[in-house]
Amino acid sequence: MDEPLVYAIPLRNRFRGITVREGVLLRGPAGWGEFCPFADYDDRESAPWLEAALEAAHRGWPAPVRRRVEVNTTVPVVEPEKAHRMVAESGCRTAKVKVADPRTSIQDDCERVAAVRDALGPRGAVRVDANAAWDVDTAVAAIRELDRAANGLEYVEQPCPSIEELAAVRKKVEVRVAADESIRRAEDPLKVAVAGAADVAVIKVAPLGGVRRALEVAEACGLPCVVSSAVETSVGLAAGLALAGALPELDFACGLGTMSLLVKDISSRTLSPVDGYLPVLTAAPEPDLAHEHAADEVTTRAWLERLKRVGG
Ligand SMILES: O=C(O)CCC(=O)c1ccccc1C(=O)O
Ligand SMILES: [Mg+2]
Repeated sequence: MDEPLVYAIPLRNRFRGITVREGVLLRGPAGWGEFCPFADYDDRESAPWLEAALEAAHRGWPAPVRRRVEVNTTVPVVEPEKAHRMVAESGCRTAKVKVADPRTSIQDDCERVAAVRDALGPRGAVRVDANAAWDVDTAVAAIRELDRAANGLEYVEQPCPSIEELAAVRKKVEVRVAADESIRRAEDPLKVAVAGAADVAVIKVAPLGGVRRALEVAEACGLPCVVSSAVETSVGLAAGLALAGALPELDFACGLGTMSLLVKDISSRTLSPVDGYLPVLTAAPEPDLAHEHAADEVTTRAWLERLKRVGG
């Protein structure tokens, strides 16, 4: 299996506007890497995703300082009953709820968040992710409502698009603010002045160009970090776990509990959380599962061309 493997795996629920996750698994002397930029990323923005995959395949990662990582379960935009069931089945003590989807209302979000709180109990933590959907005033009003519905939010992730707006929201609400897109889609993630605008930094391996580069960004931003996935197979999740395992401090549950969003994995030793934790381990595709999830010919050709363009 030394050829790149192009996979296409359906999602259990629509997430970030997509219903099938696609990407390429690459093998090198150090192990397997995953290249899976979303379709809306152009070649330039996809370059760090390739660097991250090549780091995994050719270099491996710095040694971890912990062997397991607490994770949140991720709740897509689904009905409250389903959200309740997903959280209860996850075994996680922290849940991240997607909110502010254009097809739904703040009332829907509040009902989903309340159902998640009910499933977690009073000692669990509920966080929400608005993916930059709100302006400052809408954010302030929505966060107050969601905080009430959740009986306390741990943080709100990327309520607005810009750093300035995050800072303005942060001044007006009690709930912590986390920065995600502000870091991963920044022109220079090492230079984003996120301290002052946020309380928490969401750090992702692939858009930042690898575990080493993400460690530099984590240090430069000077905030507590949450390592999050891009909804990858276990190969990509392992890179996130390597980062979470190597961070000097880790105070919040990480967003690496995303395997349950996919219908299936490429390894039978799948990185699904047990009792809310994931082990810091590597992963490799298994031939029969890789075969089962192989993309069709047209998709495969498109990904191999994208890989060549981005690498060129
Ligand atoms: O953080 C998590 O719980 C899961 C990862 C996640 O939400 C995500 C996954 C793919 C693309 C964007 C995002 C995001 O955090 O906005
Ligand atoms: Mg986010």
